[in-house]
Amino acid sequence: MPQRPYIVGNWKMNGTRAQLAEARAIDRGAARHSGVRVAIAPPFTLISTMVEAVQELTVGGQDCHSQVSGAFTGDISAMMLKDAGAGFAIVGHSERRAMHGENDAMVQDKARAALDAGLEVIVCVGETEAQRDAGKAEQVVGEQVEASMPVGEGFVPRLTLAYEPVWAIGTGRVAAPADVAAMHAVLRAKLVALYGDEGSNVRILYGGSVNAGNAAELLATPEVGGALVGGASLTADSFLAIVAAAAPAAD
Ligand SMILES: O=C[C@H](O)COP(=O)(O)O
Repeated sequence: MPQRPYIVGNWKMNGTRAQLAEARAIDRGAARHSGVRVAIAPPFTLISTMVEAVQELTVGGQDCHSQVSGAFTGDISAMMLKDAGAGFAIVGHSERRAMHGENDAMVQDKARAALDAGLEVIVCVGETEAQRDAGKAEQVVGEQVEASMPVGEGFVPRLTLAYEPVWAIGTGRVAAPADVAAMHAVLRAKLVALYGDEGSNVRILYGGSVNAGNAAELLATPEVGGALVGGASLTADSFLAIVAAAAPAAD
């Protein structure tokens, strides 16, 4: 059964309570596109208030710790996200990998923690520009998938994989649809190798400079089940244009 396209906004370290007006507007717009699943991952500080402010959107966290609780100053556990009303956690974003030293094993531990807490999880992978220039993009990303994705009974329905080439994030340099298609085909094969037939059901998102102008072409690319959107998710106008581009003709 084909899945609804999944459009996820990652607000990164942006947004105060004033920004909830945008979330409400996105929520109203999402209600007009029932054929698309729409989500936002705001900063931790906004999760519980956003959950109360919206009806259609799924609200999630941008990261979580691998432990449930303890002496981890500044960190947030998956259980805390769940308690705040979150429905999912993003783990392994390249900004976490690059700026917080997170490796594949840590990402997998975080993903397991999110699943254990009852959350869905979006695991991010992606190559750097140097790795792509060296012809190693598919190898690097394939290895990230094998080492970052958690494998276990009942996990698949709550797993999403996001392919975000690092060089396309926040740069305006979107990956060519043919390159996205090639990479997503590799990722699908990896998922089937990891999960068997169920691996065909894991949704794969593209992320990296998705905007209203390029969303339709990217979302029509084979094996692209949605988008993980940074900058263009911060305002209702730009984010809803992407949601509209994802909407099936019938919705
Ligand atoms: O999580 C989102 C990605 O990092 C993409 O960010 P961007 O849309 O601003 O390029």
